Amino acid sequence: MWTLVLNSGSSSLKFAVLDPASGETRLSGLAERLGAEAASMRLDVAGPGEGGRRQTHALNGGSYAEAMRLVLAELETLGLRSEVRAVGHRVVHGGSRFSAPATITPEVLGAIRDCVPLAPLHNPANIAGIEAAMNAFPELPQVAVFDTAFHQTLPEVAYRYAVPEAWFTQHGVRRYGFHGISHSFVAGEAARMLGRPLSGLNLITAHLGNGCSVCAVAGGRSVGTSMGLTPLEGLVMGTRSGDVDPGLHDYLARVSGLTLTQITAALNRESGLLALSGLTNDMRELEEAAARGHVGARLAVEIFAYRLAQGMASMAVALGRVDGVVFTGGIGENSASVRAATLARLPFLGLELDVAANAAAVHGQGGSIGAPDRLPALVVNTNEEWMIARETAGLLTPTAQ
Ligand SMILES: Nc1ncnc2c1ncn2[C@@H]1O[C@H](COP(=O)(O)OP(=O)(O)O)[C@@H](O)[C@H]1O
Ligand SMILES: CC(=O)OP(=O)(O)O
Ligand SMILES: [Mg+2]
Repeated sequence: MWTLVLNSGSSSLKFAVLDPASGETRLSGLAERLGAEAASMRLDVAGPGEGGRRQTHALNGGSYAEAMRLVLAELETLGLRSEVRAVGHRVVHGGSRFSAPATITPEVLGAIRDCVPLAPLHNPANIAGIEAAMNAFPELPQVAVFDTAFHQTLPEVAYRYAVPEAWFTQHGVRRYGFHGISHSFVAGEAARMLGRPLSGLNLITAHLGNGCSVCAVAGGRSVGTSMGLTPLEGLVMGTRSGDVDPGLHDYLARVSGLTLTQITAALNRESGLLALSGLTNDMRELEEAAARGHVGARLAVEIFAYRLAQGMASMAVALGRVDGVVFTGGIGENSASVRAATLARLPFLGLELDVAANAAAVHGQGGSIGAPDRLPALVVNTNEEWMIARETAGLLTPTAQ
């Protein structure tokens, strides 16, 4: 059975058609700059052996509907249209309501819409992807797989903020946590790599993409994480600030005249690596600029690693005992220098880098990067699409899993 998976970001759409059981992927791709004139789409069609092909299309008008039309056309060309049995969607915020995937009904879509104020960069894009897929595939079941669901196991000590109780009871002000699809996937992969059952492992996982978060995974369950009410809390990210003083909004509004909305938008879109470097939010470009001596790029990478090490150390508090650490996401899987700078700050956790192994763990080459006889440090390639396909299949045919 083939499953179509959609992972919509604020201006991009990743998709894949894959087999939930094996992870075999027939078609995958990325539509970028959606909503802009320059929108484009890359399609990778798997072939036997090395015989795949890649195509790039301009996306006239750049809408989700147009992107979906091209996916549909490619499925027809491949003769796969009638073999796709379900569509699985990554949904970033599901509030407290969802601790498991859900078949999308008008009521579930309403609940996803209710969470828009909590994830203004993400949930509107997820909804656009769902609506486009429902129009393109009206006969197929559509399933929402939530980034927040994995963190519904957080203990109260980890999810409550020290704020007036009514904010929690009436307005849902608590830590939800995100990137759960990725954190749970890489924890499972890490257990396999270590040759130990996940149920007995305490892991710190670091998902470092455009958004970044760390998670404390005890026996396969989330017991701590750095993101909170929204995906803005915690680590330094591409364009997001991560933690700032909660007094910042009031202070800045008074001295600068900016509105709360403007300040929040700047913390989401004009901060993080982009602000610290004065150059770009792209870690690959920052590494190159830092190597050329660019002062801002060096500072951005240094602060990124410092805050990441702090975040990982705080997850050790949630776990009590740590059996290993895991790096994933575009930065975690590829940036040897970020991993080295981070682990250099964590010798007290028993971490020490194997320099050659670390240098080799790039371009999708996951593996162990820790020195022998020290705490295991792993690079694991995440596969959110496969996890979403597995969860979708598990909901629709529970006995098959
Ligand atoms: N070879 C590389 N070296 C360093 N950073 C990289 C490399 N490849 C990708 N990255 C970084 O990974 C980040 C994007 O991660 P990714 O997981 O693809 O993002 P998203 O959250 O959009 O899925 C960017 O900062 C990018 O520069
Ligand atoms: C929740 C989140 O931050 O997602 P992303 O990293 O895809 O922006
Ligand atoms: Mg991502």
